[in-house]
Amino acid sequence: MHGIRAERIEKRLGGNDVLRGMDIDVRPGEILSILGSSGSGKSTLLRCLNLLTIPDRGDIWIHGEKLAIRAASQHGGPAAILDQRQVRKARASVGMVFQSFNLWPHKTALENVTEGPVLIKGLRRNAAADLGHHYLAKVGLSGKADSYPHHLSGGQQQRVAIARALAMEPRVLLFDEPTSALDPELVGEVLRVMAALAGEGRTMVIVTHEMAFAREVSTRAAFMHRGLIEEESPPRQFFFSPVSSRLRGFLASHR
Ligand SMILES: Nc1ncnc2c1ncn2[C@@H]1O[C@H](COP(=O)(O)OP(=O)(O)OP(=O)(O)O)[C@@H](O)[C@H]1O
Repeated sequence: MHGIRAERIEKRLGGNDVLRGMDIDVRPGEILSILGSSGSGKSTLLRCLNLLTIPDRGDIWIHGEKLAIRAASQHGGPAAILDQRQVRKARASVGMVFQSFNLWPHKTALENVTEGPVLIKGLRRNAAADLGHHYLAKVGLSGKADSYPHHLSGGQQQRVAIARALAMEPRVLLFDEPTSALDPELVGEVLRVMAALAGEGRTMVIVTHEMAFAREVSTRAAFMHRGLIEEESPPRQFFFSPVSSRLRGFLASHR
């Protein structure tokens, strides 16, 4: 079991301090839901956790192993001199599922899932295909291995994207509003897959506006405001006895 921890993460984008010294500690097997208004920095935080975006400052540990961000950023342009092995390692060990699926349109579901294991992990095609079939079955898509994305519903495409993340056998899974782009009737099938993964004791960080899901599935919920976590607690306390008036207002407006 693996966790992820970040300390004092700062990120400035387009002249805005988007993350202002964020701390986050997701212990092995925890399901952390992150809620917050649009623009509070939720996506940027997730992207920093797997180095899709390089933080300006701060430290990140994946399963206890520290990524060398601070050392790099002290010597000038952080992105320019960051150790590329660290970046590859972070991306391989922290899987990410995006709002917009991001599947390759000209590859089948199976090819979408096996591409990472083949190209990044060097798996042979046959072994990768076995792995791909395994994870497609896990997300309920055994019969869709040869389908192209445009023949799949949004919910099915998102489940392929989840299988693709799982096939890299990551230590931590990040979800960035995974159901926001879906028609309402397709949301449930994706949430059910995510709930099943949560039940397996995986470590997951989920940015979501699905209040009922966050309340029922997370082990902890966090409320972000202007680049910081303003309140964080187990779901029962978070949703039923929020402390800050801002979180109370947010929850009232998202009922
Ligand atoms: N590449 C960028 N360049 C400039 N500004 C950016 C960039 N990416 C994000 N921002 C700004 O940073 C702020 C936080 O963005 P972010 O996407 O992290 O917020 P969010 O909480 O995920 O919002 P949402 O719920 O709308 O997705 C926003 O004001 C956004 O406009």
